Amino acid sequence: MSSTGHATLPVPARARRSPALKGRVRVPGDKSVSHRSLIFGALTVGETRISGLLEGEDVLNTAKACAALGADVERVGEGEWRVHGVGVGGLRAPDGVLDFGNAGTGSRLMMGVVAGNPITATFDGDASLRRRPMRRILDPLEKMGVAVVDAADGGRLPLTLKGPQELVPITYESPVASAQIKSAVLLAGLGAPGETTVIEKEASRDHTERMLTHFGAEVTVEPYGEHGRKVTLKGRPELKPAPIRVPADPSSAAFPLVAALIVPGSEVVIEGVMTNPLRTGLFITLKEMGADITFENERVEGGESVADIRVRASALTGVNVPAERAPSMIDEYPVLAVAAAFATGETRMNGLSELRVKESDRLAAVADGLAQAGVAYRIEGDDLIVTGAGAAAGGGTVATHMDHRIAMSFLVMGLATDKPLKVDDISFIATSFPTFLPQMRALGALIDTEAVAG
Ligand SMILES: O=C(O)C1=C[C@@H](OP(=O)(O)O)[C@@H](O)[C@H](O)C1
Ligand SMILES: C=C(OP(=O)(O)O)C(=O)O
Repeated sequence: MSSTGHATLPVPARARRSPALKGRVRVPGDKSVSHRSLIFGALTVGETRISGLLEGEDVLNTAKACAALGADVERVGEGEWRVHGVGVGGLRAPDGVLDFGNAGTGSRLMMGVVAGNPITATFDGDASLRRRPMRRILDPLEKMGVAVVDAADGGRLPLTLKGPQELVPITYESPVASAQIKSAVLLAGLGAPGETTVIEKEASRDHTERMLTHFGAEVTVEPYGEHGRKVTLKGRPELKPAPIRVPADPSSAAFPLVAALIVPGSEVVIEGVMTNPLRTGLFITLKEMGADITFENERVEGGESVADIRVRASALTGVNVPAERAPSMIDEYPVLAVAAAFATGETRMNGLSELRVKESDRLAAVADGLAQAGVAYRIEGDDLIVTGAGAAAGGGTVATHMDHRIAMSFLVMGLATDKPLKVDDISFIATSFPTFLPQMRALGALIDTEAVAG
């Protein structure tokens, strides 16, 4: 994929009603931890070894950006990477544009990284990323002294940042619960003297805080209000190389998990899935719906809790999903909507405004997909209400809008619809779950990519 979208034609696919899914699967490494492993590795002095890295396009673009900024990044085997860092404040100006493709996380975190260095860099991405809001990152970075040399309308990509000689540490209260905003400010804060603090009213995923500590920075985390946190980082640490083992991505595990729940007779085990409590909102919600999910062999790997998740096809009931749960399952709503369609009764998902600014407007994309599959739903403000009928007709074609999670969610749905369900383009699945098709097929999923046009 190039900075303007597809290098290749769209790849349509069709999912068909499948026999019971059976088997064990290990989905690829967590995307959030993978981006951060490369970034922190680049900010240490010495060599960081990473195993289980997600080799999806989003993360590969972060690897390229780290290399363009002076780190030595080398793939030494499947999921095995070595990063020789340049140290906090040691980045060099890149020769060309940093192209992050489809990745919000890669682009936004690297803006924070660049901010802490007196260099100028230009950030770009594909048509989806160019539509996404970047002001939420530029606002705090400008407060720290970063210059926005150039940007498209509304502070969007392509944009050029210049880091100051002397960054100002700030206390920033984030207007939205976003790990990307929090991480960008903390990464910038590495280059500032004194303490940089981020306050969030709802706790978002905490991989940056955990990994900062793992790499030797001083970070304190305090509760803030009922659901929030206050994170404080002491600037200008010397980060030390530390090995990273990336656990399997719960956001990718969500697809075989929901597939096994809705395809009658299924029983699947998903191995080594990260169960960090700030990522498990989907599992909690599905259990509330009556899903037969058990966590086996619970352990700690590389500083994160992980478990093998056993899931059996289940009769589901609609539930009310509280808005404050959103940060812990923000990427899982599309596939939860699929599970909700096969439940009995209404599932109400509250407070989904952030879904409108992901790779696509996910609220609109999910609604259109449900309509294509003959599922009843309504949108009230920022809430999505799906009326489950225990079954779905299928038969339509879902527009994926350059969004991997829309593509995977509706392919999962088609495994249990009465008629096949098509999606117009699966190429973006490679951004986060490049082995989705073979791994789903190995469990018995009937998904075809040929002869589906028209
Ligand atoms: O920090 C991260 O790794 C991520 C944070 C979330 O985005 P927001 O920070 O915009 O909520 C999430 O949607 C994204 O897939 C990964
Ligand atoms: C929102 C997502 O990622 P990003 O923001 O990194 O593009 C996602 O993976 O669902």
